[in-house]
Amino acid sequence: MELIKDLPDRLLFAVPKKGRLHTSCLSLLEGADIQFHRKNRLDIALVKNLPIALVFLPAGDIAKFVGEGNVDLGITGQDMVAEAEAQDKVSEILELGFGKCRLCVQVPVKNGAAKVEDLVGKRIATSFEGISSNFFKDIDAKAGGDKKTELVFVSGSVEAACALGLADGIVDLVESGETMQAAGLHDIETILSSQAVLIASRKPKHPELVQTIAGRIKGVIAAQKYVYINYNVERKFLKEASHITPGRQAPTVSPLENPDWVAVSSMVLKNNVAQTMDDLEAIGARDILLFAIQNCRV
Ligand SMILES: Nc1ncnc2c1ncn2[C@@H]1O[C@H](COP(=O)(O)OP(=O)(O)OP(=O)(O)O)[C@@H](O)[C@H]1O
Ligand SMILES: O=P(O)(O)OC[C@H]1O[C@H](OP(=O)(O)OP(=O)(O)O)[C@H](O)[C@@H]1O
Repeated sequence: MELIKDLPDRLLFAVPKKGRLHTSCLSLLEGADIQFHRKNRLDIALVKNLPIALVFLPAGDIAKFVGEGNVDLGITGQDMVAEAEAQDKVSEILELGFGKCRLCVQVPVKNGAAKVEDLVGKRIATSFEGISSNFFKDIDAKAGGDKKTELVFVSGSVEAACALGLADGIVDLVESGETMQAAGLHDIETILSSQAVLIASRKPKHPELVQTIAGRIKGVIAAQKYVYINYNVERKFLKEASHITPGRQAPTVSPLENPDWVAVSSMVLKNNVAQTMDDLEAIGARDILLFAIQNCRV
């Protein structure tokens, strides 16, 4: 980290050095045209085309570095921001749409607790010590007695804890549920839902550059979320068509040689596009064309 002291003119941007968020972060950087070359095993990479240095850190440490103002920008999970108790110290600029998961209380399917209240006074294994401790403090207090739920810290493979006799339940992340099911567990409560986020320091050293990077990343995310649709429709159905494809501001309507018809183009949400095309066909729209958006600013 000596190198950081030699980089006062560059904005520092922390990205997960490995794990679940790493690859998606690299695609996002590529989409935002942040060009860098990372030397083997070096955790700092200078960006060639912007005054930025990327710092590759464990996802779990990024919220702390951004919150303390050591780096201006970072990408990590909302779960990690909560675990670092950094919600008030960082600005969440943008949800990135990947790394979606839930932090859940899980117990053995066979003879496990039916609800979280039944875990009061028992042992819970987790790597989310802060969040779990706050959660079970509340549950213990509501139970009213003097029994305290015991937290056992484990750094990984948390799902093995119950089978190994270390704990009666666990708190860990669930996405597809495969890991949980394979370990003979099921979830009885969701503590929080999470996804990857772009976060910024509350007092960035390079505020203008923070805006530039945030704008670029917003563009990449919007481009992934939307597609561009173009179609012809009878002018008398323009109101219905505008209702189906309202666009972000309004649809673009262009005249055609045939005065009874217009051409319409608009950005539409990708995840609903088949329904949108069905609805357009139903009002007689023709020549419906769909285009991928490579990048955009919205
Ligand atoms: N199964 C999953 N599906 C989606 N997102 C996940 C999943 N597991 C973790 N994440 C997200 O990715 C973040 C980093 O998780 P990961 O397990 O990669 O962390 P890590 O402990 O730093 O990496 P490693 O396990 O390689 O040491 C989590 O905080 C969470 O936001
Ligand atoms: O519901 P699923 O889709 O099965 O995902 C959940 C698993 O993913 C994460 O671990 P990861 O695989 O990243 O490994 P780790 O235990 O080393 O963190 C998490 O800790 C769970 O174990």
